[in-house]
Amino acid sequence: MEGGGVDHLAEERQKSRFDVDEMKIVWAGSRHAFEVSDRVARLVASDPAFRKDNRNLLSRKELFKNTLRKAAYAWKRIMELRLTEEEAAKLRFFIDEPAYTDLHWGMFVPAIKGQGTEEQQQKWLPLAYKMQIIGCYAQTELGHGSNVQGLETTATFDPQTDEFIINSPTLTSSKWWPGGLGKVSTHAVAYARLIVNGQDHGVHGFIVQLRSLDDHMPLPGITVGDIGMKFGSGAYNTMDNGVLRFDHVRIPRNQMLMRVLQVTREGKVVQSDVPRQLIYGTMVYVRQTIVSDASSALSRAVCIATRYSAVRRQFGSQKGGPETQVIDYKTQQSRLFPLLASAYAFRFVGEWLKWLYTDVTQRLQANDFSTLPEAHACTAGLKSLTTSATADAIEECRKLCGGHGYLTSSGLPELFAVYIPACTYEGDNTVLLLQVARFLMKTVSQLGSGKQPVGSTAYMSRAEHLMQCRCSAQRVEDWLKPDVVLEAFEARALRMSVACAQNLSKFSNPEEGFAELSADLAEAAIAHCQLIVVSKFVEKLQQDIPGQGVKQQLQTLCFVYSLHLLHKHQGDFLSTGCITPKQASLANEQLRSLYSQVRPNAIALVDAFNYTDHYLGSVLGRYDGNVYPTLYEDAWKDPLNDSVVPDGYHEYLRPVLKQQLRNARL
Ligand SMILES: CCCCCCCC/C=C\CCCCCCCCCCCCC/C=C/C(=O)SCCNC(=O)CCNC(=O)[C@H](O)C(C)(C)COP(=O)(O)OP(=O)(O)OC[C@H]1O[C@@H](n2cnc3c(N)ncnc32)[C@H](O)[C@@H]1OP(=O)(O)O
Ligand SMILES: Cc1cc2nc3c(=O)[nH]c(=O)nc-3n(C[C@H](O)[C@H](O)[C@H](O)COP(=O)(O)OP(=O)(O)OC[C@H]3O[C@@H](n4cnc5c(N)ncnc54)[C@H](O)[C@@H]3O)c2cc1C
Repeated sequence: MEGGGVDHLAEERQKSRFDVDEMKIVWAGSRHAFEVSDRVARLVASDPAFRKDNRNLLSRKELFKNTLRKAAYAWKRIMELRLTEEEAAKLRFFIDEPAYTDLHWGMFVPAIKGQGTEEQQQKWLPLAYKMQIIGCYAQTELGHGSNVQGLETTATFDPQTDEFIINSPTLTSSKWWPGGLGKVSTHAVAYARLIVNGQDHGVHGFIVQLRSLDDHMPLPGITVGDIGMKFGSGAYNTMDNGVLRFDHVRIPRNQMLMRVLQVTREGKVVQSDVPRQLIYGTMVYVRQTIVSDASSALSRAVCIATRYSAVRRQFGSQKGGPETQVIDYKTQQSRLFPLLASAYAFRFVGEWLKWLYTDVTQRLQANDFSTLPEAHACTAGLKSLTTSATADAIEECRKLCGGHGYLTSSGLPELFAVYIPACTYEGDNTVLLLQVARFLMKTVSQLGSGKQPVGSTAYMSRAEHLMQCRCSAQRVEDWLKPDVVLEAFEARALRMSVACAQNLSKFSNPEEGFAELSADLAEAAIAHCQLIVVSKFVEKLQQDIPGQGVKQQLQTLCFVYSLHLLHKHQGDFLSTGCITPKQASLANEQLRSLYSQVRPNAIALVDAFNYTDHYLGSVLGRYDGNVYPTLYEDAWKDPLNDSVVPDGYHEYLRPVLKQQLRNARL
């Protein structure tokens, strides 16, 4: 999408055998989504106010103030241009800077929408939509994050005044981590144990005002601040993750979010027919968005590594001719192309998850809660799988770029630093896999009871077949049959779950058994989630996909994704008897051949992401491939090169050098 100078990758682009413009639409999700994305990307790239190449050089204070400026300017542009919600979300995406607005729009607003009554929504949402109040999601505490039921903050009902008293009874009950809390938020949805008449009713959400709307000072009883620098310079330090303590702060009774549970004026606690788990609903929503974000972060790293791999040459010059492009090394392909395929795979599973989430939301509105466990398991499992894979992949892309990948100007170090907390926030990835495992064990235990597994576990209804089937692949080409691949993944996932269930049944105390077998259970959960991704990719290919060669490229990527996983986890497939060593070897042979098919299309496949150079923020990933002159010029811009002789020479370097000289003379 960039124009201008010499295109060093032009030859590569000519090699491709498919319609890149059509692929761009598939990647974006629809023509409309592509047009919005393309337009907003250009808007951001062309506006100097959204410059981001100086982030690593700013102090924390400057960095944070700069983010406040960008957020205010972005909000002004949203108003001036009357951007739709979709366009505003894209604007945020391309500005590419974590900010308090993420938590306001991504968690505070959804928490009120999901857990507030109609009346509460009518009161708070208009204020939040106009950003007349700014909110955060204050759940995690110093002492507890994963164990939400272990939170210590209390909300005690005072029937005299019709208020809740919010209190932090211990140091470990201090809220710790909420984004936007440290310096910005005027309000929080704070999670606290509901105490009525001395009885503890578990954790619920409360809207609490933190700061004055006049002068931004903390209100009486509130202690609030930033928790300090995080991993890397720049990166997530644009966010004011905060600490918060309540000293008997009083809020009106109607500021408890009461969709799930109500406390009446008389102090009666009334449970509605909405399940308690809806209190966790905001997390389900955000986990779903995190899966789509994974494909964005991964595709960005892959775009950089692929373009640079085509530019970079090393060894292999014949008769003084050019050296080999590193992308032509089979080892480079076997490390890079599965990541390229994963980016597409995560894109499609993200699309499906969005559909699943929309479906469950509509059902919840109609008081149908039947698909909530499925939505929880899918969002938790896929969030865990895709963020772990993406974090590893960004680091792999750095290595694929050799030494230059370690330069900040490659864009990869900052991407890594910003991305990796996704493995922890919205649920530690291991903790989430164990949630999936619980769901799987429940489903397996119900097999044979007449209750048919549905949704993502529907394959378990064919348990009898899947437990004993033998893979039919006899030739290399058989591994290009979707049914053969799918059945291998289904059989592996089911057999791993059933083995866990059988081992669990040997324990008299199921919780003890679950703890003892948790490492195996997490692996079974991974196998199940990988099956979901593979099956959604296969389903995508059953759709009508226009554009010359587009579907064929996606087919190739689908098999690269699946067979790469099969190769990587062949221990699982072999030990469960799903495939034989010979079949594993045939699959690997097919994979090698697929890499050769990806090779000529690799640059076009990353062009299809349609990223601007501004968004990529990488000298190595430039659209025009003009890497070396830019690296060279950029180096001279570093503040260390402002002077030829460095500051400190006279104090610290010269005396050492002179000392050495004296010693040498001795
Ligand atoms: C400068 C630029 C500016 C630009 C400005 C532009 C303007 C902006 C315009 C638009 C912008 C839009 C921007 C939007 C961006 C959106 C992005 C959002 C970014 C987010 C950033 C992330 C920040 C991070 C936030 C957080 O981390 S919040 C805290 C998250 N915490 C957790 O995830 C905790 C993990 N722990 C748990 O979830 C649970 O406690 C548990 C582990 C599940 C255990 O629960 P517990 O009840 O103790 O246990 P169980 O007994 O196991 O479960 C009981 C039961 O419940 C079921 N269950 C559990 N969880 C759920 C659930 N979530 N849903 C449904 N059901 C659930 C479980 O299965 C059990 O069921 P059964 O009893 O049937 O078995
Ligand atoms: C950048 C960032 C932003 C955040 N933003 C917010 C926010 O806006 N609002 C908010 O409320 N919170 C926020 N958080 C907090 C975040 O949600 C928690 O850190 C996260 O849920 C993990 O919880 P924890 O820190 O208690 O980890 P722990 O649970 O203490 O994890 C430590 C280790 O113990 C393991 N472990 C824990 N329990 C089990 C178990 N049952 N079985 C096996 N292993 C286990 C984990 O796998 C991990 O290896 C943020 C965190 C980060 C890093």
